[in-house]
Amino acid sequence: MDLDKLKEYQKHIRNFSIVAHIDHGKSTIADRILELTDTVSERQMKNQLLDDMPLERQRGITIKLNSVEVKYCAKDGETYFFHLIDTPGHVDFSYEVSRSLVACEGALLIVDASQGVQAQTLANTYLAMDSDLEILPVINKIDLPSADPDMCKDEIEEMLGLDATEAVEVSGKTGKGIPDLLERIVQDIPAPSGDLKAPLKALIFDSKYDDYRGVVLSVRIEDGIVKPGDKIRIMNTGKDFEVTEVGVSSPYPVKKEMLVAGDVGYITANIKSVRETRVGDTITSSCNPTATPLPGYRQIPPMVYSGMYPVDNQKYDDLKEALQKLQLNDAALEFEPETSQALGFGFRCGFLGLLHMDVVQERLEQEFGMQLIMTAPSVDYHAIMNDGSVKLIDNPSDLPDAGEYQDVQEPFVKAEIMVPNDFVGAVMELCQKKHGEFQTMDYLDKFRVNVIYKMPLADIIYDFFDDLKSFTKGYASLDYEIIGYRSTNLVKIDMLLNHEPVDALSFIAHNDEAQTRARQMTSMLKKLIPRQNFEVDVQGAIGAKIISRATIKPYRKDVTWKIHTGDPDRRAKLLEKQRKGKKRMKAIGRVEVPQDAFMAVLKMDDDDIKGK
Ligand SMILES: Nc1nc2c(ncn2[C@@H]2O[C@H](COP(=O)(O)OP(=O)(O)OP(=O)(O)O)[C@@H](O)[C@H]2O)c(=O)[nH]1
Repeated sequence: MDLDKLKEYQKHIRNFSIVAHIDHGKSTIADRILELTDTVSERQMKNQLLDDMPLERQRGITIKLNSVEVKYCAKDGETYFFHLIDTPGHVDFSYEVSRSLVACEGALLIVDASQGVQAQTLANTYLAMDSDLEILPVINKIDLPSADPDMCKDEIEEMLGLDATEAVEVSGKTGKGIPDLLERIVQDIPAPSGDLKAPLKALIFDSKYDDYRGVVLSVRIEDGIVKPGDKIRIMNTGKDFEVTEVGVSSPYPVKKEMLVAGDVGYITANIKSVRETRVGDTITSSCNPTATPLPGYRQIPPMVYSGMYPVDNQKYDDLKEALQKLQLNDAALEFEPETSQALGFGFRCGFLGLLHMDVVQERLEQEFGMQLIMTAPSVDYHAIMNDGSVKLIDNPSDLPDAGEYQDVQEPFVKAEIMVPNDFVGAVMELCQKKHGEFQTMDYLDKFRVNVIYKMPLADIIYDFFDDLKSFTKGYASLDYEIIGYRSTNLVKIDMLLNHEPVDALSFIAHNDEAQTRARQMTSMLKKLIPRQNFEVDVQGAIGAKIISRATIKPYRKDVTWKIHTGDPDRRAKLLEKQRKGKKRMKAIGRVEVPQDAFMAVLKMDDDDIKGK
């Protein structure tokens, strides 16, 4: 092995992430870079190429970080190896961003020229600064008539404290400015330093499960070299494996002879069990291990919890395996077994937000073929028990009976909302409605204001984001952080079907709204639960006190009544459709309850807003 050659190669590596506020154009710029460097052929090129997960393509958003190697022949005549990591913009996935930043020396900070600096631009810049990255500001969408690159530069300087005089102006859509951007990446982003002769030290920053190759680890090599045949050790578990393949994504897997200090690529090593590695772990050489592992990642605590149950109780083990495999690729997902009287055996899962929860549910259904019933999401409450101890309540049905605890507290956040002047009134109205307490309001420039509220996390999580968008015609952006727990006079409301409490339908609400919400929930359940062939009583209760009630009249639905007897095909199809629809139902006692009913708590909030 020629060390000088490897050192020369190392000098030609540029590792960088692309970060931005949601929709400012990261994936589009990544596409243009792939195109201009002939990384993908014209035939292979499709929009947002790095968003390769079916769900990302359906939703048009980036969910997962994605790394790719790009070879760029620069004006100085040398070939450079870019390891580019595209990251998600949505606040729920900022954990993906922070993970990818640790693998890089630089970050392209993309700012939409017509929108300027937004909440996630700020949040992501701080993450990049925390990782000591060289930040290269890039102003995108300069083709738009409303683009104002000078305003953007001022904002970048004033709000982010970065020098924007040299910011690159580009259009991801037309490709204008992208050649300059490539040159600037070579000049401004430092090459990695790392000791090629030291023992192997590599950080696992992502991983996924592949049916054929086992676990595929995305790694950043800090020191040393790794190649097929090497014996490696996962430092945190102490397990040893033999490397079967190393390579890079380009964006399709391309095998390499070796990965060296400074490289970003993948390793496979016949790792079959998903329990054997974790994102954030350090890999070293089994024969010549390094003394200390890399710092790894801080585990981010979930913000929302929901119960996840297989529709078919026999599928519990399949769900467990699917969750384990998914967790490999989604380190922020947490789960533990849970039993519900109503729904049977399932899992209590923790998510970073509702979008994250949706994504996990859809991935389990699409990628693992699971059929699931999810309960309404809940935040993590604190019950202060009579003896002073604190009980964590991530499932409303676990809240003890009144009398056993002194107080229930809920998580509060500091919410920062950036909004044009004209919408300040609308934002305040919305925040007030969501139990917000006004803190301060700072003028960012002549046109925009940063409004700060303290409010319950539960109110932010459910549908605040969508409401904020509709109240401000999409102009507001939001960032929030948890600041602690507070007492807010909360009570648990149980829902009863035929006088039996259904644990999976319990929810926690503010006392002053309890009655209204119980009534709404009761009428919602009346609407959602199909008529059965016997009468069903629906009731809402606080402890033994019934606060709302409704009755579902008996009725036997015959889906085939419209069809003449001579049309057996159509009849069979309709019956099949009815049977499929039923799959997403759970029999509780004798009552068939559809998935929608378990999410009705969320819908209640929607109606609340619409009915205002
Ligand atoms: N006019 C114009 N539109 C652009 C440009 N770049 C991106 N867009 C559009 O902006 C939208 C968002 O682009 P994406 O590349 O998906 O943005 P993103 O930042 O990757 O989004 P997330 O990953 O979901 O945060 C898409 O509809 C793009 O077509 C540009 O330079 N000009």
